Amino acid sequence: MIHLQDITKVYQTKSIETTALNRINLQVEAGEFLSIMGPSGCGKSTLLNIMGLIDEPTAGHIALNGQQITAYNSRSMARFRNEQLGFIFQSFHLIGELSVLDNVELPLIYRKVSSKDRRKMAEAALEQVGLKNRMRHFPGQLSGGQKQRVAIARAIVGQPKVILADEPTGNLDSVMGNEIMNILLHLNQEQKATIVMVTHDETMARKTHRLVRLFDGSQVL
Ligand SMILES: Nc1ncnc2c1ncn2[C@@H]1O[C@H](COP(=O)(O)OP(=O)(O)OP(=O)(O)O)[C@@H](O)[C@H]1O
Repeated sequence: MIHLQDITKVYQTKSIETTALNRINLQVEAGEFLSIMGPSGCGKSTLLNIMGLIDEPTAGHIALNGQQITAYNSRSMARFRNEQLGFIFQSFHLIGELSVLDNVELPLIYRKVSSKDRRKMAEAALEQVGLKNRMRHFPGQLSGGQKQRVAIARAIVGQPKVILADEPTGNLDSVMGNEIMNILLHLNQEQKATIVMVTHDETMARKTHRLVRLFDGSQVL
């Protein structure tokens, strides 16, 4: 499903060069729930962003779903990202000026889905995370856990093959964190979503199929 081969990422600023990732080889199978752990600055977010085609590697190859992505131009990459990947971030990244329903519909607008279908799909996604009754609310009127559930609805509304989650429970207390984790486990078990999650929480990581540890940009074997 996701095949990373010799992925290296070097950030070059005026004064220093940082090797954020050093020849990472990683394969994520379809239907797998993988977690990535490691100390601050070890390259977790960089790795997730490269998998999500948000960031480009300095060297190496990425294949998603059997397609070599590294050869894509930026337009094809954006399209692939929109159709095949769903993102969840620690700080939710919802748009405060839009209602819950409009936030969830957003990825479908880029995909040119009709407004009637958008509405139907967004309501179904919100139903799945137990928030259909809040669809007219605005993000500012929701708790942290509810905001993250909206973000999950937005990530799954287009039925992506892969969900990439960067510390999805990082800003939540343990009760809300568990709630979010249960939704992710359900998506993986019942809907066969492939999930890659960055986390600092060992308890959450232990609930997933496999744990990959990074240290200083390299995979700990
Ligand atoms: N845009 C950038 N420019 C320069 N260096 C960067 C940039 N983004 C990340 N880095 C560096 O790359 C390394 C890896 O960063 P990354 O954000 O992937 O770590 P992380 O493991 O996700 O950390 P955290 O757990 O603190 O979020 C760090 O040393 C960081 O300073």
